Amino acid sequence: MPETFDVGLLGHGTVGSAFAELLDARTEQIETTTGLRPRLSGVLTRSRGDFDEILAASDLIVEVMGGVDPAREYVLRALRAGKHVVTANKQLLSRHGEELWAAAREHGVQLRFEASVGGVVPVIRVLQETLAAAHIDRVTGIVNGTTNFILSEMARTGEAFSSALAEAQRLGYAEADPTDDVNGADAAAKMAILARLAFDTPVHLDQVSYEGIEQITPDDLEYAREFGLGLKLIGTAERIGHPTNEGRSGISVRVHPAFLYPGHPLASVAGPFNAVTIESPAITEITISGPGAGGPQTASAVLGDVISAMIPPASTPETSQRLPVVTDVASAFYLHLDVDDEPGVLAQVAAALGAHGVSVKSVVQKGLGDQARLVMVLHRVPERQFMAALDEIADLGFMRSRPRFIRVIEEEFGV
Ligand SMILES: NC(=O)C1=CN([C@@H]2O[C@H](COP(=O)(O)OP(=O)(O)OC[C@H]3O[C@@H](n4cnc5c(N)ncnc54)[C@H](OP(=O)(O)O)[C@@H]3O)[C@@H](O)[C@H]2O)C=CC1
Ligand SMILES: N[C@@H](CC=O)C(=O)O
Repeated sequence: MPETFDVGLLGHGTVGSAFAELLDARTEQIETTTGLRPRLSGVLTRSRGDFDEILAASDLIVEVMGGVDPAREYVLRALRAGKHVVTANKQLLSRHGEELWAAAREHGVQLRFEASVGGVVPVIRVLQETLAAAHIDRVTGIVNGTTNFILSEMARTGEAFSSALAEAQRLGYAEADPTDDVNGADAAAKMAILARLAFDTPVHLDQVSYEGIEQITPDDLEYAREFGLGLKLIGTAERIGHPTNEGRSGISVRVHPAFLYPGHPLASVAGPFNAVTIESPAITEITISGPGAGGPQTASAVLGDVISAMIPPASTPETSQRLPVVTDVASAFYLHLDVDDEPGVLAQVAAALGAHGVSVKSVVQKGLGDQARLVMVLHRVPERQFMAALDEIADLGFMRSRPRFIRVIEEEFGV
């Protein structure tokens, strides 16, 4: 009889149930590859299973429950008991990753987390192994499948936000509570994990600024088409040099909706797909993409980690850097203003922008009865200067509503 390798499964929802099916379907193949026969030793949900019994019966724990509590306690207890852990839980890692990785190192076991970012896109392996020797300058990603699916559907069909979200939930892309998907928190957690690996410095979710897509209207997508732009929820983690950081170098990690020109490597990523672009002088730039959400897709990444843990040891080393995380970065902007249709409006808007050093790249103006809509694309400028101009514009007497803005990613790719 071959030796068995016992896997305890915490969570049996979208990912957990797909994982159990896949493990069953791949048992023979895994046994041939590893010499060990994988076996499910127990399943924990809210209504079935006992954690202590599952832990005692397992060589490895798969955590696909989600949330921070009790996932953190279960993962820590498993590591301290000398069991490998595979998790897809980005909220947990972006808050308590350092504690968990330290526990894994201390107890000589593996904590693997490929499925926590990008679904089945192997970005964790690429950062930890393939690019371990590269000095990475920037990581840019579409790392939330739900929001990419919603924006793609809104652009493709003109569908409203709420019906696209309902479809994403039905297809198993969204979190149990989709708030974190649409408000950017899920993508922020993933970017914190990528930044930690790319820059070898601890990054906590609290240090990531994020905005979601709740404010995006079908209108924005229509104007985007006129400017030849595509709209995505973009995560950026980059090194920030001296000019914007009072002489110190640091990193910036952020998530927000952004317009992309068609030549951008992420511009064509549609539906629930994710993609991550990594820039480094040694490699110039690579982009990897694939399904970023969904039960079978994520389960495949989880099982890949389980198989890796069955073969040679690997651990996430302690960070060697302590880089400051900075927040004042430069961006180009799309600005959307509903104004009274009267002489001098455009001149006053331009004057307010000019007073803060913000220059206009292109403008579209539409008359709507006694009101007009001004939509502009602005050149790249430090964000605090743009915000100051925005406050001034918001106070102008002819404004019909709060100005709205979305960032535009316009720089050339390649370092
Ligand atoms: N869905 C996706 O496409 C992806 C998900 N992930 C991550 O994978 C993880 C799981 O996601 P998903 O499968 O979608 O989530 P689901 O909500 O579909 O499933 C969660 C499972 O965990 C169980 N569970 C939750 N809380 C507890 C608890 N306190 N005690 C015991 N069991 C509990 C639930 O039990 P019960 O059935 O009793 O409610 C359920 O079986 C999350 O961390 C998510 O972020 C990562 C990548 C993609
Ligand atoms: N809800 C997440 C699932 C994967 O992490 C997403 O939509 O990307």
